[in-house]
Amino acid sequence: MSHGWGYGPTNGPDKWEEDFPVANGPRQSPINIVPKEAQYDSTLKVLKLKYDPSNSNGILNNGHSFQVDFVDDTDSSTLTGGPISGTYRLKQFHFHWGASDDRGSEHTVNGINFPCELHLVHWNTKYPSFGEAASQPDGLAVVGVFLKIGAANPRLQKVLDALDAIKTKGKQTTFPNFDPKTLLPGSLHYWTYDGSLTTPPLLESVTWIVLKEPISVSPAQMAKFRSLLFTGEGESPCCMADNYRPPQPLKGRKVRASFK
Ligand SMILES: Cc1cc(C)[n+](CCc2c[nH]cn2)c(C)c1
Ligand SMILES: [Zn+2]
Repeated sequence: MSHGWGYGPTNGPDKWEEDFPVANGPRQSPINIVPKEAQYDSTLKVLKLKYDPSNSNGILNNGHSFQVDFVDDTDSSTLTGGPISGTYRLKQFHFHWGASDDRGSEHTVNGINFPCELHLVHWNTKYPSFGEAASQPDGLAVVGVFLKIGAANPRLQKVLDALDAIKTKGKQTTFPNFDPKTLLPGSLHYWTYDGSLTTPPLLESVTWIVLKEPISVSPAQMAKFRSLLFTGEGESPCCMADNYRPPQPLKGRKVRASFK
């Protein structure tokens, strides 16, 4: 791709292999999860997510999605337990969504798409930094949460209310005192597998932890996601939507389940 990667017809997921050959690697994400083929693993631990709302810092439109960034210079917002060993620090969370409610998630379940998927990105503190961890096979752990059309989600609304201030690529604003735990469903039952970033550089450094239970989002809230722009101020506007990579080949990987 002569120009930067994106989700359009000339720079989208089918083109990424041109600049990022790992796109055809052995542990690419996302995948289609087939619950009946997932192996229940009784040795998998309960997920322990400990988040300090005072670590939430800013919210940024990065031109591909929007992300809420966290201060990660101490172990005050961490992921432990689950399929991982050691301590992983929360770095940011972001979403992927569709232009209509029939698509938008990255992972699918029995071939079914959800309209949106939340990713909480954590990095392994055995490495000196997020950037260093991102290049290691056990460097990152991403918790994926599906959003399903239903009642308006009041906890999500706090995030959506900030989007008017970051409509165009590169815009950011402060986003203090937010507890990402409020975005999690009641059950922390999960599927887990070894995978990758789902955007370039597609690094194969992610332990994926996909929660079985979705959280709700209303059609009006989905419209709020779609009010963002991929484009910068002064450029011809392009609505931010369909910013998801489709499922990738499993290539022999096992998907484990933390529940029967
Ligand atoms: C070093 C690094 C770079 C990028 C684009 N990302 C985001 C890629 C991504 C989005 N959703 C899943 N992976 C991460 C998490 C780490
Ligand atoms: Zn993501």
